Order: sequence, then structure tokens, then C-alpha cells
Amino acid sequence: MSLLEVEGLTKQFGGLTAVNDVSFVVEQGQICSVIGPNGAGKSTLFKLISSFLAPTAGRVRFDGRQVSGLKPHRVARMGVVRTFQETTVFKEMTALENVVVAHQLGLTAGPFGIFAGSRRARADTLRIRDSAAEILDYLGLGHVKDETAVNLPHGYLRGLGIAIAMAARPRLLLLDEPFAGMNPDETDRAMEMVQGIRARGITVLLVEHDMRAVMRISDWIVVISFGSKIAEGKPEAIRADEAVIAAYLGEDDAELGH
Ligand SMILES: Nc1ncnc2c1ncn2[C@@H]1O[C@H](COP(=O)(O)OP(=O)(O)OP(=O)(O)O)[C@@H](O)[C@H]1O
Repeated sequence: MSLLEVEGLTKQFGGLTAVNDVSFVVEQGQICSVIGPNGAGKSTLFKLISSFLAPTAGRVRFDGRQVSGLKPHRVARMGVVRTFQETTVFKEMTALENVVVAHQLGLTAGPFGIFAGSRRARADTLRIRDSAAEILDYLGLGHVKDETAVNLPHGYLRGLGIAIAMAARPRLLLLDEPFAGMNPDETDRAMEMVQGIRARGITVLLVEHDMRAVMRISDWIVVISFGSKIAEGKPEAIRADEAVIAAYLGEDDAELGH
């Protein structure tokens, strides 16, 4: 059984079909990317998978269980966690404090337990700080953990958004355009981050416009255009695919990673 199964997924907004009968699977441990020209339906597909939108038809299953129709926070608790293009970061807190807070929001002791100073809460607090520091370390952000978020450069801030998502202990991490607006150095660092996440056994599904990065990082690529899947396969096959090349013609920046 595949970790994520997307079957016949369709979303209509009034008369517009944003996602049209899309099916694909993501295997445990893969880095899978969904790409497509502007307006192809990538964001909509992403929201359907994380259950922020309900499909018009079709379904999403995670680890054999139906996800479509559940509330996003329940889906997150099952292990499907998404980032947002503009993640909410507490700008006055340090990087570490941000990840600690993200942990605490999902903590069993509950928010009052943390402040009550109970033994359980104190043990939780130490455990959380360790875990938050570990996440920042393996994402390559350990050296900025005590920086106030507002002082972090753009690429680091985006990385902090990923660290915050990791605090929810995902089994499947959904990354929304992780390389958007990044310079080549930042993109390289972000790609290392994604590989580091996968190395810890977490499956990654990303939606991205930057073909170059996608070609280098993905095990499997799904291409959508005008809401429909037009190709899927390994990067080498996608790069040579006639339908994909045709879909990207006229997009000036997109260059298929050649
Ligand atoms: N809530 C909505 N109501 C109506 N139409 C919508 C809604 N959300 C998206 N659409 C339309 O659905 C289509 C697909 O949009 P979507 O944002 O999913 O594409 P995308 O591939 O993510 O684009 P981009 O790369 O530009 O972010 C577009 O035509 C868009 O205008």
C-alpha cells in the first residue's frame, strides 16, 4: 500500500474545473513533486490533499485511511502536515522559541499544564527544548537558533517555517513552493533541508514552480496543466516528455532544468 493515494480528485469552482480527475500515489520515503505552469491547479491540489478544501469528486487516502472530508487539524494529527507560503512566525521570538511554541501547541499536557509548573510540565518543557533544538540542527539552522526571527534572512525564515511544521511530527510533509523567491544559494540550502527531512524517514510532497530544483531533488514528478495530470515519472523521463515541454512553452522562466 502506498502512503498517499490520490484517486480521481476533482475540484470545481463554479464553472471552472481547477483540478480534473487527478490520480497518483506517493510511496513511503519518496520526495515527490507536483509541478505545472501558472494556474495549473497546484495550490488547489495541495489544499485538497491537506483537506483545507473538500473535493467535488474523488478522494485522498493516507496510510489506507480516507482523509477527504476530515478537518485539517485531524489530518495533521494523522501525520499529514503542510507548510504555508507565508508561515506564521512570531517575529519577536528566537528561532528556537518559535519551534518550542509550535511543539507546545500540540502538547498533551495542554497549555495550562505548561505554565502550572507541574513536574510533568517541566519534564515536557525540557524534552521540547531538546527536540526543537534537534530539529533546527538537522535542518542546518542550529547556528541561528538564538537569533530573533525578525533578524533572519529570507531563506532562513522559510527554513524556520519548515522547522515549525516538523514540530508537528509529520509522516508526510507537504511543502508549498519551498524554493519560491530564493536565490541559488538559498535554494541549495533549502534542497539540503528537504533531503535531510527525507533522510529521517519522512515522506515529502512538494508543489513547486522552480523546475530546476524539482528536477534535482525529486524521486517522482507529477505534472499538471489546466487541472489535469499530463505526465508522471522520474525526472529524466519528465524532462524529455513532449507533453510537458509543450505545456511549459511560452513560460519564459521555466526551462525544464536544461
Ligand atoms: N477559491 C477559488 N475560487 C475560484 N477559483 C479558484 C479558487 N482557487 C483557485 N481558483 C482557480 O483555479 C485555477 C487553479 O488555481 P491554482 O491556484 O490551484 O493554480 P496553481 O497551479 O497553484 O497556480 P500558481 O502556480 O500560479 O500558484 C485558477 O484558474 C484559479 O483562478
